[in-house]
Amino acid sequence: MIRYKKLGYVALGVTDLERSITYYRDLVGLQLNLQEEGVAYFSCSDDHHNLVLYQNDVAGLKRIAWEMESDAELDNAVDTFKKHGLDVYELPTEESKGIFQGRTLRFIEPNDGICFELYNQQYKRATSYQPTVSKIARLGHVVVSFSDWDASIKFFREVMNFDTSDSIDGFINFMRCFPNPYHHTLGVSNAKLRGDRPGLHHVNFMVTDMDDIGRALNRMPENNIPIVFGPGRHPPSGSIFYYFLDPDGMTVEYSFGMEEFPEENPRKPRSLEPRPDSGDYWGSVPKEDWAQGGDILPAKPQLIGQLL
Ligand SMILES: CC(C)c1ccc(C(=O)O)c(O)c1O
Ligand SMILES: [Fe+2]
Repeated sequence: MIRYKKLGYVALGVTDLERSITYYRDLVGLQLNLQEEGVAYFSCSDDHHNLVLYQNDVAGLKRIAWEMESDAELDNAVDTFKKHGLDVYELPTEESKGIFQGRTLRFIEPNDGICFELYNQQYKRATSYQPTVSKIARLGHVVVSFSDWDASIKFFREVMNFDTSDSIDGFINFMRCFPNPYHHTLGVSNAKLRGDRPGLHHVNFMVTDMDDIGRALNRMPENNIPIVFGPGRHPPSGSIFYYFLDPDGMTVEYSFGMEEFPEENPRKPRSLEPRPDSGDYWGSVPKEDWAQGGDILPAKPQLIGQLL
C-alpha cells in the first residue's frame, strides 16, 4: 500500500512566461518564490513550490508531483511500480537539489504518457506564504482527460493506490491519494468530454474563505479574465467553485470547502448520474472553452532521471 502525504505541485508549460507570472501572482494570488531562466516557482504554503511554470512553445501539462508520507514510501513505490512493469527513474541528487527537492522519482503514466513525480521532501521556505488578493489554502487537485478512461482508473487504483471517492458515471472519477483525506487530488476525466483529446482539464486551488470566491467574482471580470463555469456548488465534494482561464486558455478553478475522508472505514464511493446537475447544484452551465486548453507535454526520457 503506497502512502502519500499530499499533492505537491503541478508543472505547466506556458507560451509567455512573464505574462503568466503576472497572472498567477497578481490575479490568482500565488506567491512568486523564485524566477530563474525560463522557469518560475510559485508557492501557496511553506513549500518551495506548488506550481511551476516553464516557458514553452506550447501550453500544457508537464508533470504532476505528489509528496510521499515518508522516505520508505518512495522505496515502496519503486517496488510496486517495477512489479507492474513500469520504468521508474530517479533524479540524480544534483538535479533534485536543482529543483529544491530531496529524493525524487519520475515515471511515465502508461496510458497517455504524462510525467508523474513522487518525492520525499521539498525545501521549506523561511517565511511562509503571504496571501494577497486571495487566501489560497492549498493546491487542491488536478483533473486530466485520459483517452482510455477505464484503463486509467484501473491504473491509479491498482498501481498507485489511489481511492475513488465518487464518480460521475462515464465522465469523471474523483480519486484521493491514500491516506490524504481530501475528496480528490486527481480527477480522471474521460477524453470524450474534450473532443477525444487527452489533456489538461483544470488545475484547482482551494481557498480559505467564501470571501475569496466572492472577491474573485469581481476581480476576474474587472481584469477581463474569461469566466468559464460558475459560481456554483459541486455535488460530489460539496465545494463551492468558480472557473476561469489563464492567459494560454488553460482552466483554473477556485473552490471553497471539500469533504474529507477518514483513513479507516471511509464511506463508500458514489456513482452520480451523468447529467448537468451532478456537476453543479446551482444550475450554471460550462462555457465552450471550459477545460479545453493544455496539451500533455511529452517528457524526454533523458530528462526524467536515471532508470532504476
Ligand atoms: C465538473 C467538474 C469536473 C467537477 C465536478 C466536481 C468537483 C468536486 O466535487 O469538487 C470538481 O472539483 C470538478 O472540477
Ligand atoms: Fe475541480
